[in-house]
Amino acid sequence: MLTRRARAAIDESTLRAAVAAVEDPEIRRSIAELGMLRSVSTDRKGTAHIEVALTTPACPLRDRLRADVTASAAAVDGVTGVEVTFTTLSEHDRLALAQRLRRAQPGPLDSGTLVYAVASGKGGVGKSSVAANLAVALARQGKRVGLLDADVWGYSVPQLFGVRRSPVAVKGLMLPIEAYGVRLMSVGFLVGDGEPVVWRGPMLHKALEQFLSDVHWGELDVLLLDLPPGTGDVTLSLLELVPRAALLAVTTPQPTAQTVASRVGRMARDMGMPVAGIVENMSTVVCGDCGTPSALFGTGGGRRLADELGTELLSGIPLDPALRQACDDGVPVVAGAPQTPSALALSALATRLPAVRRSLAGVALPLSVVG
Ligand SMILES: Nc1ncnc2c1ncn2[C@@H]1O[C@H](COP(=O)(O)OP(=O)(O)OP(=O)(O)O)[C@@H](O)[C@H]1O
Repeated sequence: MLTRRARAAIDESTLRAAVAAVEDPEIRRSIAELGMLRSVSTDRKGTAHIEVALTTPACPLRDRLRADVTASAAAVDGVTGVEVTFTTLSEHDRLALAQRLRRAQPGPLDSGTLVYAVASGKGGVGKSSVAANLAVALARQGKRVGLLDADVWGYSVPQLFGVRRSPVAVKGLMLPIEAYGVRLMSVGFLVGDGEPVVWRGPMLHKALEQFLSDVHWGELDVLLLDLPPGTGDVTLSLLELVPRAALLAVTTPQPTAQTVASRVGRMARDMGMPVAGIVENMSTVVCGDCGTPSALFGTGGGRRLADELGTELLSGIPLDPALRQACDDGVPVVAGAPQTPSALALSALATRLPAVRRSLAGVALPLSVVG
């Protein structure tokens, strides 16, 4: 325990700099840069008093910010205690913040971001499970990853990541929710639990447009789009909005699934989309007793689809009870059970994913910044 006599004098500029550098966990910029650091002072006992303005009074990350600010201040010489108080940004400050973020990041599509559209011919083949776990595996490799759940009617990202809250919005600019190192956005975050989405085509198109232009994704290395199954309107809308996306098609080994999935491949070809590769899900089922793999859903669907589309079969993900359980528990299997057969295959997929970029020369990006 430090006595008052032994306590070093606090250098207030050092303290201020330490606290100023703390990042807002969602916006990933320093609280000073965001105008959130209101005041820093010390008293004679060596307690640092810090006031932080939150983006919204119900900020879900208040505790995390308190912990980060406290840790930074406590590390400064002479500080014996830290008291963090919160206020909220004024309307004027919120508007200024939203404008600054929009200027800094007009959309997720800076030239370095790789965009993959994860698609399947039909529902239930594990497209969302693959997209979610691939995103987490890429984040674990140190990549900055976004996952946009564009499966607007059958959204599953909230369940797969165990997230049950709405995103913070600052003057029309939504902040993605981060879980397991991945920045997430889903229609499911905006509608009540289990509520059906009954939007019509134009509303869906507008929603998808906003998910790209009015979400502060920050700088991303990879953006994954979890598309609805099939080649319907939402899929086409989204691919028009993100003309640079490369197709990552998910199928099962069954010939019927492969035939249906090949429609997605043809759609990609018609739209001039590059194809990053094929993922065959539920390739084998491993016997729990003897460990022998067997081909429950037949064989060869992924390989045939890859040949048909002139691309690579990147991975075969086994049917694995651990993956099913992880989906139900809301913990991606690559994070919760990384040594299971499905998690190992999904992590390997992340290392094998080719960096496919389509030249954007001559392609009009329809994204616009809403002012
Ligand atoms: N390799 C696997 N092993 C075990 N269970 C799996 C596997 N892949 C997917 N599942 C399970 O199958 C179900 C459907 O998966 P998922 O939601 O990912 O499919 P989907 O193709 O995205 O379906 P939809 O497009 O209809 O939403 C989930 O319960 C999931 O846990």
